[in-house]
Amino acid sequence: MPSLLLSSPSELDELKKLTQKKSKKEESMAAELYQNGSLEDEKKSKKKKKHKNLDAEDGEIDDSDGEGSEKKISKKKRKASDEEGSNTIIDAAAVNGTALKKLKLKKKDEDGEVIARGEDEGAASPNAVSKFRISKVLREKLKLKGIESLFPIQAMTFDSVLDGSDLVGRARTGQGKTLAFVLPILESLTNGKYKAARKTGYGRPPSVLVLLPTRELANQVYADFEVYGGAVGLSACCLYGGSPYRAQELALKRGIDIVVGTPGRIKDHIERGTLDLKFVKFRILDEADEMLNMGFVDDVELILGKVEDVSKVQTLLFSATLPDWVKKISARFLKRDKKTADLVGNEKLKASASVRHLVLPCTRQARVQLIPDIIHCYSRGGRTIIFTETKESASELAGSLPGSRALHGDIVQAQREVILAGFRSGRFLVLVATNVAARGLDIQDVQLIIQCEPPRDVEAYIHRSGRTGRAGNTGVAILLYEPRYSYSISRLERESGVKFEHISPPQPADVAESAGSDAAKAISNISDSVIPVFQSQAEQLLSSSSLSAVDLLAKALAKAAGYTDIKQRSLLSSIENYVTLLLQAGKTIDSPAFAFSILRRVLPNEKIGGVKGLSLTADGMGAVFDVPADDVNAFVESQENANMATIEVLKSLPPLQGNDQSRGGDTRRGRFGGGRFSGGRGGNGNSGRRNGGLHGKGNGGGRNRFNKRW
Ligand SMILES: Nc1ncnc2c1ncn2[C@@H]1O[C@H](COP(=O)(O)OP(=O)(O)OP(=O)(O)O)[C@@H](O)[C@H]1O
Repeated sequence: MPSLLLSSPSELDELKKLTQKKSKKEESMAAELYQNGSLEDEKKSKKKKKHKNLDAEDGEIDDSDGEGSEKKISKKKRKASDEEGSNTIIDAAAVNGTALKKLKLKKKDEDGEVIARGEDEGAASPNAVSKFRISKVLREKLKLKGIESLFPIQAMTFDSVLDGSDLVGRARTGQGKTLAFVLPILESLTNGKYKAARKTGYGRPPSVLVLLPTRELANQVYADFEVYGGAVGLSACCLYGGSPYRAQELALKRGIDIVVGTPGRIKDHIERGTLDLKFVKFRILDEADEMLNMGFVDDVELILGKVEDVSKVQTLLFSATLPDWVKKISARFLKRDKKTADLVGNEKLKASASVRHLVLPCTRQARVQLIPDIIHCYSRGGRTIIFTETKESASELAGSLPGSRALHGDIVQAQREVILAGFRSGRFLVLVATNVAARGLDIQDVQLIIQCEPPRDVEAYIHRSGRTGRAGNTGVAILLYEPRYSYSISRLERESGVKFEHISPPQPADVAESAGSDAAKAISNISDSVIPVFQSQAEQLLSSSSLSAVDLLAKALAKAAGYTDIKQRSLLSSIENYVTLLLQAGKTIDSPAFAFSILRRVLPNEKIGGVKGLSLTADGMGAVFDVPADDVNAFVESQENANMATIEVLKSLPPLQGNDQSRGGDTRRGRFGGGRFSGGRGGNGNSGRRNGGLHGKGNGGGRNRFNKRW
């Protein structure tokens, strides 16, 4: 059971409604004073908290205890708990225990108690930052970043983490899981439970350890700790491979509060004796499923085991994907009374709900021509990330897409950082990456994700597509697939709960529409000062050309948009200079052989030889196939000699037999096989290749296995 079923982009609103309902019901609860951001009453309120029980509508949440004590849970919740130890599931209705009290406090204090100016409007929201035990300095930092309310996963987990629980948190991509651990950890260290116990002074060992799977993500999370931790006087450092040891060692020697990093380098520091994890109070596995994957789990286990007393450490696991095997393996690191906040749960849709998920047939050979047009039509002028399966194809593709850069594991670290910084700053708008960029990266204005082939596991799909549509924004994710491997789309659809929209490749009209309007805008923005300089050339062009002024302007727009020629494109494979035709015979066409026999009656053999990818329509009344653009007229005109048969150019693809994704599984693997799409050589190698992964649960392998590929 998910603790909260939220799937629409308006998840926040949903949560608000729920918590508002609760506010009324629980208005009479004892107020917990928490004034003006200080936690001076923390101890007192903790005592009161010991008696706090929130009666949730669908279950009783006992939020009363700190570490180790038993939880009271309803039968329903108990059943779920029993499967994984005495685990408490945090319910949406339990969100904001503190917030509710703060609301009450606000009423009491209307006559003069200090409430920071500007927080009043925010206070209208049940998840307003001001309603949580977040100190003033952090509230101000958050406000500077435009954050006035907590997102659902943050609101649901804040009290539990601050009050000392181990926790597993899952929310879809882009929903703020990073701050869900950053904020309560900082409060806990500076105002809460660990304030007195944490080490301070020169040479202090870290109190917080955050493990992440990639260097880029480690840097990003480190940046958050630097900003927010810096505000409350805590220092952070980032330890990852590919960068010099010296600066890292110096930072550790001086003493540090928060260590963020990747397992390999952290293990190195432990072995060199430069990192002491004995006194860690918080251990966090971000992208927990990846961290517990085969490639990392041994290192992770070794690193987490370096704490002196596990009973005194809080362990937090977060990810947008938590397959069942993770729950089992993570039990090794979590206390039995851990809490779980799962905003995905058993909901069908596991991927981001604010992303449009599209699929498009495209042979490998057609990619390079197709991708620029996809970007024109779908990126809305924002950033695009293209995912390839291998480092080689990332470099190759970036080499053929002007204005793009590649990011993968073979690029030296310093260069990787320059590339990512350039993409973040908008110096270039297209990044071609391997899975190094699949998880966690939060980059503004990424409007479009293109995946060059179906990833080997559903988690990769969820994380890659989740690089767009973040923090309440929308985005588009387009998955390209070899026509002959359409069955892998069905698998992803089933496992991710996404209902893919099947689209046709952008055609000249689509390209003209988007590229042309961009070019028109660009032209309108050009200063009038250019007119006198170019006027005589323009007049000369107009007088010497047989074209009208509008036609010439159209050509100028095309040139400005980077087009000198627009080719037609197959709807079946996206190959350029192929056109997709529909043959109908006024009766059922029940086999490709029958379709070919009709064509043979009216066309010479050399034309028939050019037919590719012949497929029957789902209604059984037609056959679609590609022919070279130069042969289109011959095919269309041939129908004059064909008794009852018609041949027409298709604008969009009708449903095809065996291609119904919703039914799951393409039974006609051979349809595009037999070399019909000779250009589709090599394919994606994904044919039916379930990853089998570690732990036998399709987790997508791990660093050891895939490091070479990324
Ligand atoms: N309460 C908030 N209000 C507004 N924006 C927020 C809030 N919390 C986080 N954000 C922003 O939301 C974006 C996504 O956050 P974050 O990267 O933590 O998501 P995530 O859930 O960890 O995603 P992923 O699963 O992809 O790692 C960030 O830009 C972050 O600054």
